[in-house]
Amino acid sequence: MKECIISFIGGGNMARCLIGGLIANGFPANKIRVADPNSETLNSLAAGYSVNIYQDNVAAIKDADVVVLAVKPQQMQSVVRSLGTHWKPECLLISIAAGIRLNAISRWLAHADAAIVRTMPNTPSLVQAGATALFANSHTRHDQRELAEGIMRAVGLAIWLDDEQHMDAVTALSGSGPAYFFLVMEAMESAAKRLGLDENTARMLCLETAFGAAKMALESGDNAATLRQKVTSPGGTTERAIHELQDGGLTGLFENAMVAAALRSRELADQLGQDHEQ
Ligand SMILES: NC(=O)C1=CN([C@@H]2O[C@H](COP(=O)(O)OP(=O)(O)OC[C@H]3O[C@@H](n4cnc5c(N)ncnc54)[C@H](O)[C@@H]3O)[C@@H](O)[C@H]2O)C=CC1
Ligand SMILES: O=C(O)[C@@H]1CCC=N1
Repeated sequence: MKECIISFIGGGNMARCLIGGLIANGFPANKIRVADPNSETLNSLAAGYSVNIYQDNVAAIKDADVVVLAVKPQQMQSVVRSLGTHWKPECLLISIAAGIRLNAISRWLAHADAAIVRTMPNTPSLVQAGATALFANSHTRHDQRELAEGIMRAVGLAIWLDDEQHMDAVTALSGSGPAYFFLVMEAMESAAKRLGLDENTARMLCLETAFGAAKMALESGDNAATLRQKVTSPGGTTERAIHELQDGGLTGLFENAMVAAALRSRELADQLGQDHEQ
């Protein structure tokens, strides 16, 4: 991807995953800046990745080509407003915040023509296996779209959405999704231990199985249902287990969980998209 100065505003979990993924992909650490009020967070990022650290957001965005907003949705309004008077029209703004809509960001920045790309990445970006959806406002030029895509593609899959409203569903699927798989891993490991396996054996077999299943689903050309059927011998062990999961309502549970996540994304947008005086 094109070399440029990227300033992260907020250096928490998700920023760390993007920074780690970018550097592992060969992006120069000296072109990455991170601003965060927490000095422990900053020192840990400087020690781990040799990035440039700032306690002042405005200082961090000076001459930056790209600014990535990586603060909590609840902090977005005050952070974006405070950047507005220092904003350079040629800079690309990328938001990774759940829920917060492009029109709210643009209003808070008070630069009606600012190029802003709303994204929803996920934590596996750290190991360059991320999945990010992007949606750009109408002021984003083609080269700026390419720049945003290049940053996200450096850490995994990058997919453009044709409707910003789909961000709520994406957040429920791939944004939050790693947590669902981690929860399943926790549950499987714990059950394996109850069946008598030691912790290390349970963990290694569980993780390789999760990795193998995902790799096979990506590479085999078969859909998930076909792959599942190929494991499930009639009258065998898998069939018994799948019956238990389906009787327990697994499919409906996932639907409820993802609808709840998508609704929360929309609720955050409605609650936090309102203007309040700073
Ligand atoms: N954690 C995840 O898996 C994902 C998170 N996101 C989004 O990423 C954003 C950040 O989430 P996390 O990294 O999980 O949260 P986090 O709490 O780990 O990081 C937020 C960081 O912002 C810093 N901060 C607070 N006030 C600030 C200010 N005024 N200026 C600069 N920095 C400030 C905090 O010190 C903290 O280090 C959120 O908007 C979230 O919706 C998006 C996709 C996935
Ligand atoms: O839980 C959250 O709100 C954020 C957004 C997607 C993943 N983590």
